[in-house]
Amino acid sequence: MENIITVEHLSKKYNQNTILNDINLTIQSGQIIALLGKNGAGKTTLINIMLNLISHDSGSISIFPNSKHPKEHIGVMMQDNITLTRITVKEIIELTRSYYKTPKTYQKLIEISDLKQFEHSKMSQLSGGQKRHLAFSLAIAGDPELLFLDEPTSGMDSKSRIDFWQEILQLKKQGKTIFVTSHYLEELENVADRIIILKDHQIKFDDSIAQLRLLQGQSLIEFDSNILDVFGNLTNLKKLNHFGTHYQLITSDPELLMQELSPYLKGVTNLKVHQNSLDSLFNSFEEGKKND
Ligand SMILES: Nc1ncnc2c1ncn2[C@@H]1O[C@H](COP(=O)(O)OP(=O)(O)OP(=O)(O)O)[C@@H](O)[C@H]1O
Repeated sequence: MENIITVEHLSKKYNQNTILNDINLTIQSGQIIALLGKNGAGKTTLINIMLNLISHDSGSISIFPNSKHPKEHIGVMMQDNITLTRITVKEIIELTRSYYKTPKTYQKLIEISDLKQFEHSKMSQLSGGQKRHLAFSLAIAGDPELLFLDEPTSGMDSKSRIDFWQEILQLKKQGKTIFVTSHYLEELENVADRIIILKDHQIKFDDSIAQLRLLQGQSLIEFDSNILDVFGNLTNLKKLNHFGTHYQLITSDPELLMQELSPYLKGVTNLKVHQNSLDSLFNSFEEGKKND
């Protein structure tokens, strides 16, 4: 599959402070990629460099290498809301549409922004959450192949967030690529195909949540049963707690352990599998802890 983004040996300093040091990254189409990192880790800086909005000190970035006009394939929703105040919602959507050869229709964009009743309102009259909705519809106005979303749901209420991620999953189904940063890790947990963690100026993890769980996590499988003496044969079991007929099995790979347990599950009741959340995996990764 073609790489739509290739970043090689990218480094960036502000004054004498290293922000990014030897970043290497390739991105193929059709995935949702979540870029994680603590406040100030360099996520926005990396996105801004990829978008050619700020300079870098060394290394190279290539985006849509086979296209003469790579910018036409990119939509962007940055962290800061749009600052225009006097222009109306309708005007800014129409203005943004006019930049593209084959934009989405006005009707579609106003529907996605959920601002039909505010279409003649000035930007200054919108709430923070409404501005985020509008920023999203402007980002997809040109029907881009690649979307950069920096903290897209900050300021959105919970219903809006759910609708927003549904829309993102629809875009992924259409083969679009989404590169997103967010501190709401519970939102990313069910949608991200790939997690990239920026830490100490470098990419310290780049793989799926399942792999992060294997590396970092532990999951708990618990049930009630009268089965005895099968646990010594389970290769994916890290630890066993046993209270009467109640069993707690700790594992880094719950799927494999469930497969191993499957011959014995007939005699089992109250089976529950608890997986570590992305939030706790990320926090323990940041702290350099492994849950062995
Ligand atoms: N124009 C600038 N001049 C000097 N330092 C800057 C500038 N822009 C960003 N920085 C610094 O670069 C570092 C990375 O900032 P960046 O905004 O990329 O982090 P981030 O990971 O996006 O953070 P957050 O999660 O808080 O949005 C921070 O320490 C920030 O203070």
